[in-house]
Amino acid sequence: MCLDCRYGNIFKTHALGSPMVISTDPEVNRYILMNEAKGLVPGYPDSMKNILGVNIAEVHGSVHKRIRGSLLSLVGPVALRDQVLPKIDKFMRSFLHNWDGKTIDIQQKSTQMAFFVALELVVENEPISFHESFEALFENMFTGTISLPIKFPGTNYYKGLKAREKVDVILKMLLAKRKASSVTHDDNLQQLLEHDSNYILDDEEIIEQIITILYSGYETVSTTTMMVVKYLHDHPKALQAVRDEHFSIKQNKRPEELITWDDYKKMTFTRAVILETLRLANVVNGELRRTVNDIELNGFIIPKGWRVYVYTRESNLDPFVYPEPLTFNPWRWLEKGLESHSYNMLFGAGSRICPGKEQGICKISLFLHSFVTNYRWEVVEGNKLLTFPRVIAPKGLHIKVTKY
Ligand code: HEM
Repeated sequence: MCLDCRYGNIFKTHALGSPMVISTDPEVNRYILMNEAKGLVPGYPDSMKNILGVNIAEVHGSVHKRIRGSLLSLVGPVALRDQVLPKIDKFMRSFLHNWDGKTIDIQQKSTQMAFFVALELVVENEPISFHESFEALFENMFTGTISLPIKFPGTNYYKGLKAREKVDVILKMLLAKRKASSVTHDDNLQQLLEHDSNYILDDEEIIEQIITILYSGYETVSTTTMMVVKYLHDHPKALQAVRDEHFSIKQNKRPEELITWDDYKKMTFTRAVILETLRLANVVNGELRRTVNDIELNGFIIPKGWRVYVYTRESNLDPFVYPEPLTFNPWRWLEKGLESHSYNMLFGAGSRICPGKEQGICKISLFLHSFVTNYRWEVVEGNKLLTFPRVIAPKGLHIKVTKY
């Protein structure tokens, strides 16, 4: 990457087809995320835009408010508390029920978990064949969004565009089936189709919402789950503390009794482990914005049409906020105020702050509830793990699972 000028923690370069300013300064980063109204709108790459369509990142102002409001009513904390949480627990119990004695690739399992649980919440009770064919298409779509936008048969981008066309066909058929039926469902699609809901969306917007939900909670939840499993394996004291927390919740319940909101709220150390994992193994290195008019930032003018990369990875390792920043220390998050510290932008900030934060943390927590109370595990030798620029185990992360 060519850096042709540099002012402290702000650099200028050229990337994704336009001049780009990169900021690693937490104050400036927060300012950018808090000030979309000044003309700093999301500026994600063309491959993402072209495959995902007119999704939430592509709308601003009042349209963004309406689309975000609708999303929050589906994936936000109130829906989680009142409707979604027991469904997640039910899913995790069944997903994890027969792992005893197996060597599994936890990267692959976490990916399936994140996708299937999200799909079940969006459209319940569809046959397994539907889930599997949708999963394959979705994987192509996802890979296309993080590829160079070269539209040529055989490229990942091309496959992503084709997969998106097929996903559209499937979702349109599903919508037509639901509209023609009098059976009601307890899922996101039913809520999106209800005309007495606060947010009336047309069919195109409903399809975008479904894709947004599936896409946003995919790599974020799956990779974090994989990394939590890895960190807990490597830190037995933390694993013991997580186990104690989950057994103390479990011992007060009958085996078939599902986790409640109150139980989930007691999982404070588990939450700390998830936040510490996100801090050290960043699934999201930062946010991309583009200027829709000239903007003054830290005394400099950024012209209209430039991109701005809010690079938050560095502030996650700030030794003043996180002493011994490279050490995995979940206990630090039990300190009051750290989660709400202004330098903590693990879930973004401002009007785009992640609406699925609580749902994402809950999915990982309930996965762990079933996992640590039923199994112990050993990481098989020889797995390679990369944490930059993406968190990925290129050949999988294999673990040997036995009954606890
Ligand atoms: C560990 C889990 C997760 C992490 C680390 C995470 C992180 C983030 C971050 C950093 C942003 C800000 C993006 C920006 O400002 O451009 C964001 C936005 C978003 N997230 Fe999440 N996320 C997670 C889980 C989820 C889940 C489970 C869902 C949905 C069920 C979700 C839905 C969204 C949506 C729709 C946005 C866009 C909001 C907007 O533009 O108004 N996320 N997330």
